[in-house]
Parts: sequence; structure tokens; C-alpha cells
Amino acid sequence: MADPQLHPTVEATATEIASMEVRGAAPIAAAAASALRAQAVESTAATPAGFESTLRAAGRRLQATRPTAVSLPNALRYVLQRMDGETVGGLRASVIRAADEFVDRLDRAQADLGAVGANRLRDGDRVMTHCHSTDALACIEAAVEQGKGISAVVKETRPRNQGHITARELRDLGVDVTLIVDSAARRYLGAVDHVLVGADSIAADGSLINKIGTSGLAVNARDRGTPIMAAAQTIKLHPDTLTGHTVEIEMRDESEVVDSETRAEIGDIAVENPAFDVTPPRYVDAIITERGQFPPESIVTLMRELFGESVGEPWEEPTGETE
Ligand SMILES: O=P(O)(O)OC[C@H]1O[C@H](OP(=O)(O)O)[C@H](O)[C@@H]1O
Repeated sequence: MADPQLHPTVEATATEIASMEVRGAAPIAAAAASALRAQAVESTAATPAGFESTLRAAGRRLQATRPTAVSLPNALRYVLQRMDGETVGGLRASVIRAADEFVDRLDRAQADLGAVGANRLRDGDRVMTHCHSTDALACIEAAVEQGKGISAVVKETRPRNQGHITARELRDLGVDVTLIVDSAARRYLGAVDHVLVGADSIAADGSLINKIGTSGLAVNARDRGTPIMAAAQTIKLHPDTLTGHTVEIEMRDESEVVDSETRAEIGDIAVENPAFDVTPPRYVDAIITERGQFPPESIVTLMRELFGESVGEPWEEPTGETE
């Protein structure tokens, strides 16, 4: 049941993230920060403690939607750790400021990352993509803006076919696009210059957590000698993995894989639908961030610089202070 304290925008955003109407790690982060902002703007809390408690409840509601993309908790951390003030008005202003700053930084980071990624692409290059990643597309967009001619082989990316979104967006950029089924990827790998994917999370050891199918693609790409680059803003770096935590892989509903008619036909056959997989760092050539490109094994240095060794969960109520 919806929490009556929560602003309708928080509920709506949480529902849209869970149903994947809002999807892609960066768009999810922006939506979550904006939802906290809406909660702050219209909060009717009478006391500073009440205001903070409601913002944390909104954070918990958003955090509980999807488990794999770390951009979501990183967005909540950014905003909630900057919530500061002695009065409701002061607290409200701090949340609005932090949310606006976060979204602004996100936009700038993607543009900066795009410029870094574009430097790896030469005029005439052919790129293979998997799923739909706004960070990955920013690299191709920047290359096209530099006047480079780029063509693309786009994997459709079952079960939700987000490759179709990539195909349309690349076509609109003027890229020559060929759409293929996922199982055709190996056949085309010898004829592409790069595999370019996004990331939902990057672990401290440089592992790439991305849409299911990425790891098989990366192994095949290595076998064919095709370099693989992952475009990932630093909000995709997973700080919990610094202390040994693993990244939870989201299991989604079987209805994304089989329709109800097929479900009835196949009877008691189990269907599983993992949304992501883990690509070991040795299969990834470069992680492209707004801070430059990194070999996966060195990403831990950047993570320590950005997060330190400890990260909080500012959406949790401090012990003994529930309201
Ligand atoms: O942040 P951007 O680059 O847009 O997307 C990053 C990743 O998010 C997507 O996951 P989903 O479609 O939300 O399950 C894909 O796995 C994509 O590579």
C-alpha cells in the first residue's frame, strides 16, 4: 500500500522504475533525484525531524525498486547526504539544491564521457552495441558531431528488445544501422571495430555488470580480437564492492520471456529471467568515464578517491530516532 506521507511523484517514479518505463542506469538516477526534490518541495512536515524522516522514507521507496544499477543508491546518497538545515525551510532548500546539482552533474558527466569515448572511434568505424545505454550512445553521438562516419551493428537484446531503441536513436543520429538477433553476434564480430556497451554497475575489481548477454558477447569479442569498451559515468561505480559485497543480479518476471499462451503450452517448465550478468575485467579493454578512460583493473583507485572506504545508507532511519 502507498505510504500516505510520500508525494505522488515518488510513488509514480518508483512504479515507473520497477516497470522499466523509466530505465537505463543514468535516467533512473535522474528520476530518483527529481522524485526526492518533488517530495521536498511539497512536504507538509511540521518539524525538521519529520521532514528528514519523510525524505528518508521516499529514499527507501525508490531504493526498493530495482537492485542492480548502483546509480540509484548513488543518486539517493548524493541528495540525502546533503540534506542539512535547522528548519524545514532550510532542509527543503538543501534537498532542492542537491537534486538540481546532481541532475546537472549527470548531464555534464555524460557529455564529458561522450567526448572521451569518441576519441576511441575513428572515421569509418563499425560498432556493435548491446541493449540501450545513454552513456554508450553519448560516445557515438560525440564521434558523429566530430564529423566521423560511424556504422553500427545493433543486437536486439532479448527479452525486452531495448536494441530497437538504440537502433532508432542511432538512425536519427545519421548512423548506418544493421539490426541483428542476439545469437547472430559472433558472426558479425569479425566485421566490427569495437563492441560498445553501457554499465549498470562497475565493481571494485573492474567487473562489468550490464544487461544479460554482455558477458557472452565480451568473451566472443575477445576470441575474435574485437576490443570491448564500457561507457560508465562514475555514478555507476559500486562503492559497496570496495568492502567485498557482491552486486545483486535482478531476476525479472517470466512474462517478459514467455507470453501467457506459451506459458500455458509449456506447462511446468521453469522459466528464469535474469536481467544482468557479470563480465570479468579481463574481457573488458576500457571503462570510459567522464574522468577519462581506465583499464578495468585500475578503476578501484578512482573508486577510493570518490567514495573513500565507507559509504552510508542515508535513507535508513538513524537508530532510536524514528518518528
Ligand atoms: O545509464 P545508461 O547508459 O543509459 O544505461 C546503462 C544500462 O542500463 C540498462 O539496463 P536496464 O535497461 O535499465 O535494465 C542497460 O543494461 C544499459 O547498459
